[in-house]
Amino acid sequence: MVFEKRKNLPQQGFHMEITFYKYQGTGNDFVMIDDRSEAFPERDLALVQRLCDRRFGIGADGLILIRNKQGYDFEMIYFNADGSQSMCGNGARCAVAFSKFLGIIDQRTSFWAIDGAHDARVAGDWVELGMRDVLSLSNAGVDFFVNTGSPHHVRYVENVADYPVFEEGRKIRFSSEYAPGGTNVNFITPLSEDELYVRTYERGVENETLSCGTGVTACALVYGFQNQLNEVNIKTPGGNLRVRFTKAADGSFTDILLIGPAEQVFEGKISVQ
Ligand SMILES: N[C@@H](CCC[C@H](N)C(=O)O)C(=O)O
Repeated sequence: MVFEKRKNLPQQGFHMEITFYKYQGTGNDFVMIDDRSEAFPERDLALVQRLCDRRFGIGADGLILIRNKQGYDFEMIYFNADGSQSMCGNGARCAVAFSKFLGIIDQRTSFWAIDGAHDARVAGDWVELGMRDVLSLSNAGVDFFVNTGSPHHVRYVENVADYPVFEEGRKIRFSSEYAPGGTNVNFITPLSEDELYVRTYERGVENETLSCGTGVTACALVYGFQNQLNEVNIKTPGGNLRVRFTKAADGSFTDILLIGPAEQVFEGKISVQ
C-alpha cells in the first residue's frame, strides 16, 4: 500500500512502523493499537485520519489506542475516523477482546475511557460491556435524545430498512439544535415487542455505520422506557446486539449492559512517513 506523502509531517524525517490489529463489532470496525509504550503521536490527527482512510490507509470507522492507566487494567483512547474523540461502545467491546488477546486481562476487567470507568466480561466471542449510568432521556421535538457516553438523537420511522439514513441523518447531525458538537442519529423500527431494527448515521465518520454501540444502547433505553422493558434485542445491518438495564424510579437508567460479538479480523504492519 503506497501512501501519498503526508503534508503536515510532525517533524522532518518522520517515519513510523505501526503494528496494528483490525477488529470489528457487528460491522463497526476499528484499527486497534497496543500503545502501552505511548509511542503513537495521538495529537497527529492527520495520521489518525490517514490510518482510517479506506483507500489511502488501513480503513476503519475509528482508531483505538490501548494504554496503561493507574488503578485500571487499561485505558482505551478512541478516535472517530475524522480524528474527533468520544466514547465508543462497539469499540470498547473490541478493546476488551483485544486486551484479553494481549494477555492484559482474563475474563473480567475494569478499564478507563473518555466517559469514565467501565466494567466488562468476556464470554467466548461476545463481550458484556457495562455502560455508564444515564440520568434521563430527553424529548427532541417528536423524537428523543440521550447521551450514552456519546450523544444520540433517536427517531422512530415506518420502515428503517428503506429509510434515507445518510440524507436525513446528516440534516439532524448538522442542525443548529446540536451545534457546535453535533450528534449521532439513530432511526428505529420495532420488529416485535422486545426487538428493534436500528440504523445509525455516525458523527465523526460522517456516514452510516453498520452499527453503533452507544447508539443501540440509546435506542434500547428509549424503547424500553416506553414499553416497560429492561432488555431489548437490537438488529443492525452489521449484526445483532442486546441491551439490558435497570430503570430507576427517578427516570435514570443503571446497570446498563451492551452485549455483543467482538472479533479480530487481521493483524498488520504499516509504515508511515
Ligand atoms: N461507533 C461508536 C460511536 C463512536 C462515537 C460517535 N461516532 C461519536 O462521535 O459520538 C459506538 O459504537 O458507540
